[in-house]
Amino acid sequence: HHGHHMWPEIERVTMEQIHYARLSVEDSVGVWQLFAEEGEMKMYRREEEVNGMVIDPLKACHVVKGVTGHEVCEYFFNPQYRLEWEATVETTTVLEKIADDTLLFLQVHKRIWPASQRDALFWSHMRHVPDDKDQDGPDIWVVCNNSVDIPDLPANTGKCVRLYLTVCLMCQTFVDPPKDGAKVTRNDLTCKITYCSVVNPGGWAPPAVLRAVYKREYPKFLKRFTNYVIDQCQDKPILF
Ligand SMILES: CCCCCc1ccc(-c2ccc(S(=O)(=O)CCO)cc2)cc1[C@H]1C[C@H]1c1ccccn1
Repeated sequence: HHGHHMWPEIERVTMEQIHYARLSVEDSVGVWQLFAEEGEMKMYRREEEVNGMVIDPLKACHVVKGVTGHEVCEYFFNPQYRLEWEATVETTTVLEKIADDTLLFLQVHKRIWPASQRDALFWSHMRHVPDDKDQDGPDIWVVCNNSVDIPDLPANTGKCVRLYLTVCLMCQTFVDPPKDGAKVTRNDLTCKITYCSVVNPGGWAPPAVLRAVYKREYPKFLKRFTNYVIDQCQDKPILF
């Protein structure tokens, strides 16, 4: 896929998103506000507007037991599972298979009253990032979703307002080695998930409405997705 014309952008955006996902909210630029906390899941946002439109960057940190980062990324990336966990998506279509680990999606989201319905056109790339420092460094898997403009699929021609998103799901897997060389079981697995997203809603929506929608939808979204993965994996062999 390195010959594909989108590949340089895919590479650049993915590496840039991994850099931002790795920054802790403490030592990041700008003020992150904790706006939701449920168990191990902590959700932060920065209040930012572009031309009066809310594009609040979001960073969610979550820790789940019993799954690997490879499994979490696989269920997030693979279109065959999408409608089983994505409650706000009406239709999802793979327009192009750029590579085995890179797909082009057109997604129509359910209308969120009182705003008009949105669609999203984005590439999705899944990657295993071997740790650059040392062999037993963190085992990281990521999925990066990034909107693209394609002349043949112009924005805002039909019923939907085209939204623009940059999303990064980064997962770090930790294995607690079991006693006396016993086989690793799911109880020995911990997955540290960092989910970053910046969504430009594409058309103006009242800031207060958007922030209320984000506050309601993002915690639901991440909880539903991670519970889905835990449920799907529990009786399957571990995918490291
Ligand atoms: C007036 C509202 C305009 C924006 C509505 C909207 C649309 C899509 C999205 C969105 C699009 C993609 C992704 S993903 O992580 O790439 C997974 C692939 O599906 C995630 C979230 C977000 C929102 C914002 C509501 C917010 C919201 C948050 C989590 C779920 C639903 N709605």
